[in-house]
Amino acid sequence: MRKIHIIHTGGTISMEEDQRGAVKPGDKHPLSDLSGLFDIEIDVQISEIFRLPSPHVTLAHMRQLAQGIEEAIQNGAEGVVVTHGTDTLEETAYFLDLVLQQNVPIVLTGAMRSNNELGADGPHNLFSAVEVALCKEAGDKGVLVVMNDEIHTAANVTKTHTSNVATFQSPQYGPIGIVTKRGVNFHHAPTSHDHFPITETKKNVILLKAYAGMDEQIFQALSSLKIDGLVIEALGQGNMPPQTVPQLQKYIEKGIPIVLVSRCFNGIAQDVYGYEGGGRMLKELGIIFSNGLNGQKARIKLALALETTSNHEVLSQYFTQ
Ligand SMILES: NC(=O)C[C@H](N)C(=O)O
Repeated sequence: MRKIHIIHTGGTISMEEDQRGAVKPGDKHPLSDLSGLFDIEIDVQISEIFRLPSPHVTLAHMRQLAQGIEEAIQNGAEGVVVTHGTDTLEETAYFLDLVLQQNVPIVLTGAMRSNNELGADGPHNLFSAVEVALCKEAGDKGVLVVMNDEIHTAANVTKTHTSNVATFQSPQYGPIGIVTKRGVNFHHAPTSHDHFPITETKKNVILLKAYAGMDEQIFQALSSLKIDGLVIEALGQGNMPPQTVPQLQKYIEKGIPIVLVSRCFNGIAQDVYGYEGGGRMLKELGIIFSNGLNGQKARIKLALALETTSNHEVLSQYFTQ
C-alpha cells in the first residue's frame, strides 16, 4: 500500500460559485474519497495547511507549506500532492523546488473552474496529480506541476491564460511528461536543480516591468524604501530605455543587486546590444542576467539566494546555471 499525503491550501480548486456568479472559498475540497480510483491500493492522508486565494499567499506561507511537506514525508508519505490557487501557483512551486531537497514526488495542482461549475477541472487535476505522485520516477525531478494532463517542472511552468483550462505551459522546453488513461509518461528530464537551505524569508525583492519610454521616476520613488534586491523584466533580449540607466547604476553602487530577465514570454536575456541602455552596457554596470526564468520566479530565486549570500559573484552564478 503506497502512502500519499494531500495538502490543501485553497484556490479555485477549493471554491464554489455563488448564485450571483462570484467564485468564493467554499467548505469542500474535490475528491475527498479517492478509494477505488487507482490500480493499486493507496493510503491517503489529507490535511489543510491554510485556505487562501493564491493572491493572498506570501513567502512566509510558502515556507510554512515547505515545513508541512517535510513533516508529511517524515511521517512516511511516499508522495505529496498540494492543491493551490493558480494565480501564484508557479511561484509557490518554484519556491518549494528551491528549498526542499526530497526524493519523493512533490506535485502541485489547482483548477481553473470551481467545484460547482460545469466542466470543473479540479477533480480530474487532483486525480492526475495523485497518479504522478504515485510514480516513483517522479521523485528525482524536483517539484512538479500537473494540470490538464501535462507534467511541468516548477522552474519553467507559467500561467499563460486567464481562464482556459490549458493555461499552464512551459515556454522554454514544454512539459516533461503527460498523464494518460494508461499511466504516466515522462519524455524528458530536468538538467539542473538549485537548492537554498533557508531558515528565513525576510528579503524584500521588488519586481518591475520595463516599457517604452520608462524613465528614472519609479526608481527614484523606490529609493526611499528598504529594498534588498530588484528584478527587472527588461525589453527584448535584455535592454532598457536609456533614461533608466543612471538610476540603475545608483542601485548597483548602493550594493542592491539587480537581476534582469526579459519581459518576452519565451527566450533568454543576453548582453547582445551595444547601444545606450543595451544589454552590453547593463551587464558592464554589474546587472545580473538570468537564464530564462520569468520575472516572478527570478524574484523568488533572488529573495532566497539573498538569504544565503550577498556576494555578487555567487549571486551571478546562481542565475547563469
Ligand atoms: N484558478 C485559481 O485558482 C485562481 C484563483 N484566483 C486563485 O489563484 O486562488
